[in-house]
Amino acid sequence: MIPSAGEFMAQVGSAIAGLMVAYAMFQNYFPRELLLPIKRYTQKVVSYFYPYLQITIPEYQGDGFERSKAFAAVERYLNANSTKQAHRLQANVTRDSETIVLTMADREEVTDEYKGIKLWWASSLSTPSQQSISFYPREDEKRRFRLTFHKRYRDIIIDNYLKHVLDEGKAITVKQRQRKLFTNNKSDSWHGYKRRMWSHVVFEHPATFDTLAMDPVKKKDIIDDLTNFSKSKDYYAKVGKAWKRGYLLYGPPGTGKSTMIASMANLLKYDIYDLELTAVKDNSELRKLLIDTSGKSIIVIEDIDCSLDLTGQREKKKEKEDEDKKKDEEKDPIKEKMKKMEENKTSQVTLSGLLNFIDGLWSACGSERIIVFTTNYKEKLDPALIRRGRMDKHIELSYCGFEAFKALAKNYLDIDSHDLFDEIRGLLEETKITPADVAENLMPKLSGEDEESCLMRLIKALEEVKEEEKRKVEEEEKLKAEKLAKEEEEKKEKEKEKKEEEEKEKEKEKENGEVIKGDSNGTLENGVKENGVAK
Ligand SMILES: Nc1ncnc2c1ncn2[C@@H]1O[C@H](COP(=O)(O)OP(=O)(O)OP(=O)(O)O)[C@@H](O)[C@H]1O
Ligand SMILES: [Mg+2]
Repeated sequence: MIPSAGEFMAQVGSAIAGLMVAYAMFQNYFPRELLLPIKRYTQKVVSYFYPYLQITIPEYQGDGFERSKAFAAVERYLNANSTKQAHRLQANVTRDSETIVLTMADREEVTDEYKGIKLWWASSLSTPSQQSISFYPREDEKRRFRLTFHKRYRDIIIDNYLKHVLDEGKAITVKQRQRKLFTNNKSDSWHGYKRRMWSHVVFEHPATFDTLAMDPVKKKDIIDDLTNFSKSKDYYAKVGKAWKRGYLLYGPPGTGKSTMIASMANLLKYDIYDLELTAVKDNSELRKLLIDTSGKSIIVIEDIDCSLDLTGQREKKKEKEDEDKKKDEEKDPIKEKMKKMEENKTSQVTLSGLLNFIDGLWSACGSERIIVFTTNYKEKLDPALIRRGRMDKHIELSYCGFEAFKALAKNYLDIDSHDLFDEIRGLLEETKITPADVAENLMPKLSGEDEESCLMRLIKALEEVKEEEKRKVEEEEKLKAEKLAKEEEEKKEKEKEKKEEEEKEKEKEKENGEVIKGDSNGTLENGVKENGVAK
């Protein structure tokens, strides 16, 4: 069998290595003065016959247990670019995912070309010379990739080609990796040998922007914004900004805020860190948690208005409540103690702590991150939190409009139009219904249920909502009228009471006036009498 170019070179290489050993023995017995010129000469001869350089990339480096990132990147790169040439392939399951990666089998060789330069990649496997028992499979088999190229291209290969391979490999890894959904652990479990700040599960949410129902113009704007962000590494570096972007999603419950976050992650292929602020004790814990997040991720804080006292109004309300409570607690030491215990339990993360991470000096730790806050009540949030730079884009997710309905109908029933659409359009304009409710009604409940009955169910639901809203409005008006009538009555009552009071006052005054008058006469009479008696 004719050996391939790489095999041939490997054979030449090992022959030269043999010669070197012989030479090492030989130089022990040879006069030192003659060694130097011979050495120079041999090197020239060797490089004349073997003008190639070899670079090896082992799977594990040094004593580290971690698989070399360079090896993984090369593996992915070769898998994508060159495995078509290989005759023997090997299937590997990556450690943190369940995807199968095909790589060339051991001692297989492929060629690659870079700017017209031909290169050879070979994979090799070395088994240990002596038998050993080991927990780690890697100790038994040491895999490596070997790159061979003409030494004339040394600079371009080392400076450019290797970087290109690593970058491409990393990009492929990101594209293929299984994405994760993280959630923060309580700080009690941060210590010990199993310490972990974040726990994760595989992120498999099926929502995408295609299935998200909202105004198409608005949707396109968001998609453009996101893709532009993910490609703007150089731009952010140029303008001196940390590579991150903040989104605020607000709107009533069931309008698709969480669904949008999942769609964002699926669009950009990012991980999600779902940060539960109430489980974070204080600002320093928050900082540690956020530093521990990786790049290419979305950090989510849902229902920010409920998680913390980050809202202006609440702060004031709380102060007032505290004042009231203080008065009671001064008298009751047990209550005071209970309150202290309660305080220790709840989160002490402050607005400034959060802002410092989003926008302060700490924000530059890690890059390519999106921070998303969601809330049902935007107006409740402190303006400092949502100013541009912190929350760069504010997205309102609202009740279902006709465009959103059309997207849902396409998604759930696979229809673009129907005779009932006009009726639905009219009803949607008059009612406030969430996309979640529309989706629920559109979903076929029985197998084989046709679109018409689904649409009819939606119409019925919409009419019910309309009726309900009408009833509510009427009830509110009735209550208002009752309240007004009551107020009017009370007013009248008060006026009546006031009048009666005034009349009573007047009568009293009148009586008093007569008494005073009578009294003065009496005294006078008495005085006369007394005087008379005295006289
Ligand atoms: N715009 C939408 N497009 C498609 N589906 C939607 C949309 N809005 C809601 N849904 C559906 O309704 C359900 C609830 O939506 P979601 O959890 O995203 O609401 P939310 O705005 O996060 O609500 P909350 O404020 O209560 O957290 C989802 O399962 C989703 O299928
Ligand atoms: Mg939600």
